[in-house]
Order: sequence, then C-alpha cells, then structure tokens
Amino acid sequence: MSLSSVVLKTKNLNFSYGTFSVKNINISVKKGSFVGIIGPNGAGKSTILKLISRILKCDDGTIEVFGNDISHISRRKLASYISFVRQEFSPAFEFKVREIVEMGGLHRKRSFFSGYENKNKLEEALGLVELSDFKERYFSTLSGGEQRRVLIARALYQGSPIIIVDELTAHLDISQAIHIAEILKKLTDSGKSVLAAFHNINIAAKYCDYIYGLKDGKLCLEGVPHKVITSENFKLLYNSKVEVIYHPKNNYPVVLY
Ligand SMILES: Nc1ncnc2c1ncn2[C@@H]1O[C@H](COP(=O)(O)OP(=O)(O)OP(=O)(O)O)[C@@H](O)[C@H]1O
Repeated sequence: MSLSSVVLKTKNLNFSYGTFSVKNINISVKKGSFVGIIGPNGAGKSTILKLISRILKCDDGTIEVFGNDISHISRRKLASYISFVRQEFSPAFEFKVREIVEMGGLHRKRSFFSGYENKNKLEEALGLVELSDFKERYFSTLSGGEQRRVLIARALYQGSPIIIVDELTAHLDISQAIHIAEILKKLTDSGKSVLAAFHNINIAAKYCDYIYGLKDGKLCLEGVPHKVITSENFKLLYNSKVEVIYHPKNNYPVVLY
C-alpha cells in the first residue's frame, strides 16, 4: 500500500504523567484498515489513544492526520478527522440519548442549540446500534452496555474518517461486542479507518488487519494477527501461558484461555 494511504501516523511519541510514561510510540493507520492495540492493564493503551485525540498533549514527537500535524489544527478540524469513543463517559448534566449523539455533530454547527442538524443521520446512527427506541431516554438511566452503544452512535454521527475506540468491548456482552466490531469492520470496508484498544484478544484477532502489542508504555510487537497472536507473544505481553489455535473456518488465531 502506498504511503499516501496512511491516514494517521505517530512519530516517536513520548509522554509522561510523572510516574508512568509511554516511549517512542510509532503507529500507522492506513485508509480502510482496522488496527488494534493490545496489552495488559496499565500498559498505556488509553494514554496513547488520548494523545492521538489530543485529550493529552505529547511531550515529544508528532501526530499526523491526513498529513496535518494535529498540534497545528483547530479542535473543529480535528473533530472532522477523528472521533474518539472513551472507555467511560459521565456527562456533568442530564442529557437525553439523542442529545448525546447530536454532540457528535457539534463541529459542523454554530452552537449546540441550533436544533436538529440531521434527523435522518441521527436515526441511522441509533438504528445501527439498535437503540432507536432509546432516543428520549436520559443517558444516565441506561445500562453500561447501552451507554457504550450510544457513544458508538455518537462517533458514527460525527462522520469522521477515523474512529478511535478505547477498549472496544468495555461493558458489552459478547453478542454486542461482536455486533459493534461488525459495524466498525463494515465501516472500514467502506473506507473509514479504526484504531481500537482491546482486552478481548479473540475479537481483535478476528477483526483487526494489524495489531500493536504494548507493554510498560513501549510497543514491543506489531504485525498481522497471525504474526502477533502466538503463545510466545502472549507470554511476553501478559506473562500468561495460553494455547493459540486457528479457527477451523476462517483460519484467524484463537486464544484458548
Ligand atoms: N491522569 C493520570 N495521572 C497519573 N497517572 C495516570 C493518569 N492516567 C493514567 N495514569 C497511569 O498511566 C498508566 C497507563 O494507564 P492507561 O490507562 O493508559 O493504561 P491502559 O493500558 O489503557 O490500561 P487499562 O487496560 O487498564 O485500561 C497506569 O499506570 C495509570 O495508572
């Protein structure tokens, strides 16, 4: 694939909270690809995704989206390139589900109070995550999994070409996790790009085109799922002994816990 198909690229990214740092992070995401980051709790996955979404500012290094250094573009412009689905979201005020989803379109509007921007798009985004009947419910009254699906709908409504998801399967039962992964996979088939952190390695192995392995703030593995998901690498990343087999139908690696 040509260099021009790279839509997101980090170069030697460094960041420290003081006690924990991520070091020399080089990640590339190509147009239409589904890229995963795996690694144990506290490895720095969320930190990297927050740096890319400019929630945190890197100490050193650069992040480029479509060839633009993100430190030189406006928040609105960044929101037109990247949507970020956080692991947790607790709004300070009571918002209805449709209002949360509509927040995804703020970069296209003058103000939040300009009324419905695009009713069809709103219906479409909620329909995709099977929450059409929840539009008028207050976000705080939804279960963790339902809230998560609302946040995915907000990212879909935002309409950006790059979607970043922190812990794709958080709060989702296995059927919802597969459903959301399928939606994102379809989006990559239509040219969008997804970068997501995963704890569920089998979902990552099935849906990702490319996987980065992170440990103690450093990338120590990268490649296609067949190369990265091996029992040796699992030991290296998680210090855990597992067996890896290959799916009888589709041949992707499957971890036997
Ligand atoms: N605001 C903060 N101030 C200080 N340390 C932080 C802060 N946020 C995160 N950390 C620390 O940075 C490290 C990496 O956290 P991060 O959330 O990036 O890891 P993660 O790989 O996403 O973990 P998990 O899989 O548990 O979500 C952890 O040790 C965490 O305690």
